[in-house]
Amino acid sequence: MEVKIGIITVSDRASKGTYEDLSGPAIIDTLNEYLVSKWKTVYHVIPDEQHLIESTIKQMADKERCCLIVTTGGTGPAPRDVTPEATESVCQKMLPGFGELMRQESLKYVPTAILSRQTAGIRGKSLIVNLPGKPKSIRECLDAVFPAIPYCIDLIGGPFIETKPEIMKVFRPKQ
Ligand SMILES: Nc1ncnc2c1ncn2[C@@H]1O[C@H](COP(=O)(O)OP(=O)(O)OP(=O)(O)O)[C@@H](O)[C@H]1O
Ligand SMILES: Nc1nc2c(c(=O)[nH]1)N[C@H]1C(S)=C(S)[C@@H](COP(=O)(O)O)O[C@H]1N2
Repeated sequence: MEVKIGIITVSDRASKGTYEDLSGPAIIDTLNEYLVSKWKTVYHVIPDEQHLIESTIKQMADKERCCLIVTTGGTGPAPRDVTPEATESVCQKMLPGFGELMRQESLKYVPTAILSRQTAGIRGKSLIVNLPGKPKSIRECLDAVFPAIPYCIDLIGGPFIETKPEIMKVFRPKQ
């Protein structure tokens, strides 16, 4: 089964070209370091508009059949930060442990970690995970939660994802 991963940068300024998106590419680089499995990416940079975040997630899940969709940005308390709301509204099931663990880990780096409302959930056979917008938060957060991601994708009927154990050791309870 093909491994297809969706990456969505949610940023008003990156989508306008005011600054270059560094966080989407940081997700691609991190996954390239972790993964042995061949994978394809679908990548979009969009503004902080809830309907657009929802339609992009839906397209990546339902049409592109991405087993994993990672968003970056729009998780904070500012009025235009609506990525967690968009995620929740398109998911059938939420996985609050992802946000809890990422905030706890991020607190080792920045006291403002608690300002992120980042979460995760399931839509069909896709796992959706929110990351904060800052480029350096990408690795900090993915290192914390990725060990549980391949098994989560097994459980929802997705492809078997393999990683380089010396870089990212994943956990699968004995079958
Ligand atoms: N995708 C990104 N690529 C590069 N830098 C980013 C990205 N997202 C955030 N940053 C950096 O982190 C800072 C704070 O990000 P934050 O998510 O708070 O942006 P923002 O003020 O909400 O605006 P916007 O929605 O336009 O990104 C930005 O000023 C920028 O320097
Ligand atoms: N690991 C990590 N988590 C982090 C940060 C960070 O730099 N590193 N920044 C925090 C800050 S300053 C904010 S405002 C929130 C929300 O960011 P977002 O709105 O860009 O998603 O994420 C927080 N989580």
